[in-house]
Amino acid sequence: MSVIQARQLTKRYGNGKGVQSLDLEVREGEIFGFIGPNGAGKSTTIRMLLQLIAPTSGELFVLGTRIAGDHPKLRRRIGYLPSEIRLYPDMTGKQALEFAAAAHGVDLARSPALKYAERLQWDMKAKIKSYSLGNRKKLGILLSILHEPELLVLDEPTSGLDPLMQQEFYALLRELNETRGTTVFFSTHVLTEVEKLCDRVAIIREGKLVNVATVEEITAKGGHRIEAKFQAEGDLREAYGLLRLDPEAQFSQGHHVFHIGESLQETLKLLADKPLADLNIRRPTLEERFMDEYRKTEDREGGER
Ligand SMILES: Nc1ncnc2c1ncn2[C@@H]1O[C@H](COP(=O)(O)OP(=O)(O)OP(=O)(O)O)[C@@H](O)[C@H]1O
Repeated sequence: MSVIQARQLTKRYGNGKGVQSLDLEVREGEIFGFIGPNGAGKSTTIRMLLQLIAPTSGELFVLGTRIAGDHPKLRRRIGYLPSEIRLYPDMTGKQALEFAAAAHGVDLARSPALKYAERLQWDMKAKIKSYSLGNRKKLGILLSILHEPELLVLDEPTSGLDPLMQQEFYALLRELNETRGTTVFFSTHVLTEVEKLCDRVAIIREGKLVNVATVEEITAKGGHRIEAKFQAEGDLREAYGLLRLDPEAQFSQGHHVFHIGESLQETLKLLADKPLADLNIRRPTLEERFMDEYRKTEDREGGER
């Protein structure tokens, strides 16, 4: 079943910006990453999913309901962590949780929030106005899962969390996903977190989807990245024929770095009789693929202009 389905979804703000003709499907039980640079349209898409803003055109289905107008019952089935949370400054963290639990009609003691509060080492007795950014974020995470939603929508969830807490948060998401089947849709700039967590990922840029694929597809499609250091010194790209394999091969600090598509065999043959000092062959990371994808669309669009 599709938990989110967008067809030609468009939001145009007065300045002409927003998102344009998004076709997107998130399936039940997926952890789905939504990545793109600043201003790409991630928050705009998320706000439409949450019925906070209305699309200009196109269709959007969330948990089987076609979004048109207000759907309060549907909201209860969704957990949302906005990129910036606004909270009553004079409440303690615990009071904020109790308040939200009452609004959702759930018993806080039975909800998963208190257990996770402990794991996130979150101080629930302090007043919200005294909270650090990390503590505010933790409260936001707890508020989003308190009512055990079927769909969790997170807008840049880990910004402000230190690396240890980020790991704890990833574990928490995986657990919710595995034990309760929670579908997770989250936006981020942090590509390593997408690599670690996601089944599939959509890349958005300037309001348009650039790519939707599994993390494996994105990294595998990139062929191989090769770093070679030869015994002879200096730039040997031309002399050793590396530019024939990759016209954009780079030479920096004694290392030759190039990318190949399907020609691994040919590359190994070419390197076999070159005196090597070091060789590293690996799949590109999502980050490297992501940058390639961007460059390609930029080049294409540059060419069209
Ligand atoms: N309320 C608004 N009025 C006018 N333009 C807006 C509004 N909100 C967003 N935009 C514009 O729409 C585009 C998409 O913005 P959006 O906030 O969705 O991007 P984002 O991918 O979430 O960026 P970031 O990573 O910086 O949060 C941007 O060009 C932004 O300036």
